[in-house]
Amino acid sequence: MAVFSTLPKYPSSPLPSFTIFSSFRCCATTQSQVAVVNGRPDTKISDRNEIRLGLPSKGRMAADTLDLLKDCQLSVKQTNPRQYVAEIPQLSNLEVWFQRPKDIVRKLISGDLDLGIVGLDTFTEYGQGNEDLIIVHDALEYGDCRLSFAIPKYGIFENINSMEGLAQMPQWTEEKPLRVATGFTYLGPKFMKEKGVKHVTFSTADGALEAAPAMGIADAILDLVSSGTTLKENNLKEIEGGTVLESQAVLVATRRSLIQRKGLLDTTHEILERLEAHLRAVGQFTVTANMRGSSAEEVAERILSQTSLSGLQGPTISPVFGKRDGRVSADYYAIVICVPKKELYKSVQQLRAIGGSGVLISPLTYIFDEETPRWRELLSKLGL
Ligand SMILES: Nc1ncnc2c1ncn2[C@@H]1O[C@H](COP(=O)(O)OP(=O)(O)OP(=O)(O)O)[C@@H](O)[C@H]1O
Ligand SMILES: O=P(O)(O)OC[C@H]1O[C@H](OP(=O)(O)OP(=O)(O)O)[C@H](O)[C@@H]1O
Ligand SMILES: [Mg+2]
Repeated sequence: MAVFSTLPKYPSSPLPSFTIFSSFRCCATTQSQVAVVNGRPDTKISDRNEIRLGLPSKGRMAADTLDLLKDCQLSVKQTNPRQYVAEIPQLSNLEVWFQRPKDIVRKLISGDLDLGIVGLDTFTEYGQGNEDLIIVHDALEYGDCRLSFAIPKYGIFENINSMEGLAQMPQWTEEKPLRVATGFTYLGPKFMKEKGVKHVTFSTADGALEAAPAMGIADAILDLVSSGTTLKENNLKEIEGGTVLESQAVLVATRRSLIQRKGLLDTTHEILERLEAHLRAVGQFTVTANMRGSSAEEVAERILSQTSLSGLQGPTISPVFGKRDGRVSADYYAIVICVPKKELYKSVQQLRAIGGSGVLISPLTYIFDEETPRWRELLSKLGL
């Protein structure tokens, strides 16, 4: 018997769904929950001309989202922090609406937003497999965390280190099931079913779930983990096979809006291009150096013999002209390459080893490729 309840002393969940569900039948129940929570079951898009982008209004995703957009030259202009609507002057006909991440997903489903930026965890939990939802960019490189199952390090769990071990514990029976505290009431039961844990009950709360085992309210928790500090400080541990998903910020949209809303596809293309160009560039430096050589080809040979110096498509090499004995000649060549930040020092060493001097390092702002790979993917997902 899987039972949902709300943990005592905590505010109750906004979802009106925590009645008693029979063992793992919640998937069917949550389907109907979608209809209630997300509303508007019609498939026609709402009658408005503006494109709407939902951004997190609070929490740890809010500031990072605005920073990312700013770095892509898409600064959000908000006249007052308590105002929930704003604009991005570079994108005409677009309204930004600040919402709680879970509401962004709900409002995408209901058609009240067209695009949104949220964590993959929120998207998966509140999207509940809705086929109209599409991930446009799956790796915005912030908000990294994982949704993980955790149990106490002590007591009956001392020697349990895997989901398999947990599922086989004789303690869990119909009368005395494993009690899991989680805010992920869609993904939690789904995951436990997949892992073959038969007797489970779920309780929910809005935060500080890590306290539930020590308070005697739950045996285990399913929550977001980033550094692992909160688990450690509460004497809890993750176990093998216990990660439900790895999450980071994602750009999402609905199929319906992308196909039907005028101008949305072009706006999405522009946002995607800027995001991809910026995110590709942040991991790289531009390196310029001078190298003595007899020809551009000979310098290129030396550079391409080093694994860390091949650049994006290969080195750009130009002659550096000087005057010697009254004659203009090119004894030096200037080379320009892109180098991953992680490999910077190795690259400088390799450059020096092949005669490079005057090595200059500068940050890269954008790398626009011939084509945005995710744009191709999006078009193919839309059947266009
Ligand atoms: N510890 C963390 N480290 C990194 N990212 C996290 C962490 N916790 C959550 N996130 C990511 O940030 C998103 C927003 O989490 P956050 O706790 O800031 O807001 P919230 O859950 O909407 O608000 P609240 O916790 O107040 O209800 C999560 O959905 C997740 O993607
Ligand atoms: O692994 P860590 O780096 O310690 O982070 C994990 C904690 O961060 C989140 O909580 P948050 O800070 O959002 O507080 P909340 O419980 O009030 O939502 C999450 O729910 C964990 O409790
Ligand atoms: Mg939180």
